[in-house]
Amino acid sequence: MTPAPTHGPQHLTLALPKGRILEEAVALLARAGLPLTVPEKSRALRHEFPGVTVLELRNQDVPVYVDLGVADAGIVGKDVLLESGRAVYEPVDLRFAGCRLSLIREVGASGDISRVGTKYPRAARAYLNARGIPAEIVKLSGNIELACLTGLADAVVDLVQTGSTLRANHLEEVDVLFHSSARLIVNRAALKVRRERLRPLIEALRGLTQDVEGGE
Ligand SMILES: Nc1ncnc2c1ncn2[C@@H]1O[C@H](COP(=O)(O)OP(=O)(O)OP(=O)(O)O)[C@@H](O)[C@H]1O
Ligand SMILES: O=P(O)(O)OC[C@H]1O[C@H](OP(=O)(O)OP(=O)(O)O)[C@H](O)[C@@H]1O
Repeated sequence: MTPAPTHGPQHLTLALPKGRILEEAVALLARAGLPLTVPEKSRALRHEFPGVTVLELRNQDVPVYVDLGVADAGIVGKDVLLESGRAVYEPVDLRFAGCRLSLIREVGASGDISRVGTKYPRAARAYLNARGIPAEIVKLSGNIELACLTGLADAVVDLVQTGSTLRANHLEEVDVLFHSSARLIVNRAALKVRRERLRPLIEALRGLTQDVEGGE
């Protein structure tokens, strides 16, 4: 096993998710003063820039790497962060990748909900428990809406943004569990050790993303 490189307090290790968040995250971090570019299409998973290492991860692994301190900070959707259950410091709402986690059914469906398909079992369980709905939850990995269409489940809990996936599949949004956007997350110990790097980054990202008048 290659040992993890040990870096001094002036070096930052960032956890970024491959997929739709990566490009905008890198662009925002570059505007905030970090010398990053979108990692080239290669099989390399760890990318080195002056003073910064980028770890390219699956979304759901970003909170784990930050919470366990392998990464000092990361960017991830609020949906994935909540589902992870990791109590990391979340100092900035980056206000992109906006979407909502919703309960979805076939248009006009009115029967009991006894089985729910989702990539978000923790959020779905909390929602159903709060309403006293004793439904079974089936954990799925993608194209969640298909569970409704095929009868695998009589409802799904999944992300909605434009609503075009719903319209294309004769589905409707019955309820919204919560709204999500990309967040900066930070390891609490790193915030002390790498304060000189992390504090200016947090402030720069706040300056770039928060309304001048409204604050956070
Ligand atoms: N249609 C959408 N519009 C806007 N934001 C979205 C949309 N779908 C997902 N997101 C946000 O972007 C994040 C990353 O989505 P992406 O599609 O890249 O992940 P994925 O490929 O489903 O995840 P995985 O890492 O499991 O492969 C989600 O966690 C959510 O916060
Ligand atoms: O309301 P819309 O604008 O249609 O966006 C919502 C869709 O986007 C996401 O899927 P994605 O394309 O990431 O595929 P996935 O289901 O494989 O994750 C999400 O899971 C919905 O299916």
